[in-house]
Amino acid sequence: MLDYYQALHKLLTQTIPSLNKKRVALIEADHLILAEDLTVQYDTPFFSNSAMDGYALGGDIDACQEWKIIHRIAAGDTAQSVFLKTGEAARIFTGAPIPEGTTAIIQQENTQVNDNILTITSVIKKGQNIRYKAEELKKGNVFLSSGQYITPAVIALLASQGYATIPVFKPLTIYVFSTGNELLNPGEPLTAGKIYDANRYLLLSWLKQTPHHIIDAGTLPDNKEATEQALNNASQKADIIITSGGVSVGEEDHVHTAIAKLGKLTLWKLAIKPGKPFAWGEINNSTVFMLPGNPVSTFITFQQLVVPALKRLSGIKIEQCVPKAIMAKAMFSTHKKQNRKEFLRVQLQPSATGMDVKLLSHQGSAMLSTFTQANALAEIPEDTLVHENDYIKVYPLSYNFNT
Ligand SMILES: Nc1nc2c(c(=O)[nH]1)N[C@H]1C(S)=C(S)[C@@H](COP(=O)(O)OP(=O)(O)OC[C@H]3O[C@@H](n4cnc5c(N)ncnc54)[C@H](O)[C@@H]3O)O[C@H]1N2
Ligand code: MOO
Repeated sequence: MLDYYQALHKLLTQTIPSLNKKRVALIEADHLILAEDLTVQYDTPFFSNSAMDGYALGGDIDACQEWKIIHRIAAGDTAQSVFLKTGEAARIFTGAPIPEGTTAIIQQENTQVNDNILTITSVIKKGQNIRYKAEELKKGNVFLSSGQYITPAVIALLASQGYATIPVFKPLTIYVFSTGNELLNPGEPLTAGKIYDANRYLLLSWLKQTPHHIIDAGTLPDNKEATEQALNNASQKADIIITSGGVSVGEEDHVHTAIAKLGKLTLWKLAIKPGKPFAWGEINNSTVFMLPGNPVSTFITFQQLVVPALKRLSGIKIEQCVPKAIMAKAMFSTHKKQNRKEFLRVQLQPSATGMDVKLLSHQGSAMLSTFTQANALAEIPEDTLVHENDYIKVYPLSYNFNT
């Protein structure tokens, strides 16, 4: 059985995005993925300007004790016809273009003005409070590369560069199935032997945070022919199919066997707890992620494996797809070594020295309620005991695709 890291590496390197592009208005681009490298259209700053409300001082500033104020320049003005010589100053405001000949800007709190003559009450250095043309971005350089996830910060930067529309990857179509004769939808009366479907609701609500087209494909019965037919039909339209349940070894588990028969089963079973029967494959041109049915196994394999792979398939750069972990101090110890890498639901709490990790009770793989108190998953390596105060690897839970 593959280890978690081997499986993650395989998923990230072998799920090759094959994406179409489209142009969208900048304001519609949040959560999408940039589809081309973009270059700086305008030097930033576009013109040298003042970082403070104050006075622009001309020429040799060390040679003067006082300056004559000869101009006034506000943001939005041009300073084209203005030139400052030694001993001359201009009243200037934050963001206003500096006149030629400016050596430094003195902020107004450090000045005195009498009869249009300026004296300063602090030391001043050459270049102080000047934001120089192109000091941040130079025209023609690539400033955002293809595969960049578009956050509000990226939108602001694109707006500042005058981009009204941008090239993005087209969203994917994702089908979500549950499997199992025991499943009912909330709202239906609960009867003997049945349970309510939790996994499809988990996956649908989580996937809604992405820009993709999400199709609620309903529940598959524990039936070989019906499973094969539904997966085959879905693969005609879906880029990605996600199922939960029916991937273990029982004779009612038909999902991975259907994929192996009709397509290709690339991976089945990992040395992780929970989530061991996780499977990944393809049918026609659809990538299929098959999650184990226990709700906690569904959650953990989705967060730790499918979200990274989905990011990659969405076109995000590989290094931005790897789940982020921090090291934090365990406030608990474990007493039994596991032969699989274990993911435990924990609470990360700030402490004087960093972050502490508190273990939550009720860790069974059917025990969904623990997730509402958990804000992270702790990774316990195989054949390892955790002792109190050990530093362990912890993955903060996140429901969006940006982190
Ligand atoms: N003989 C063995 N039995 C099992 C093994 C094994 O290795 N040998 N593995 C166990 C592990 S680990 C897991 S995890 C489960 C996974 O099994 P399946 O993926 O086949 O899932 P199901 O059998 O269909 O369901 C398991 C469990 O989860 C409940 N379930 C399923 N779907 C949903 C849903 N949408 N919402 C809420 N709950 C769901 C289902 O009723 C079962 O209780 O197999 C172990 N068995
Ligand atoms: O994935 Mo299973 O029991 O390891 O929950």
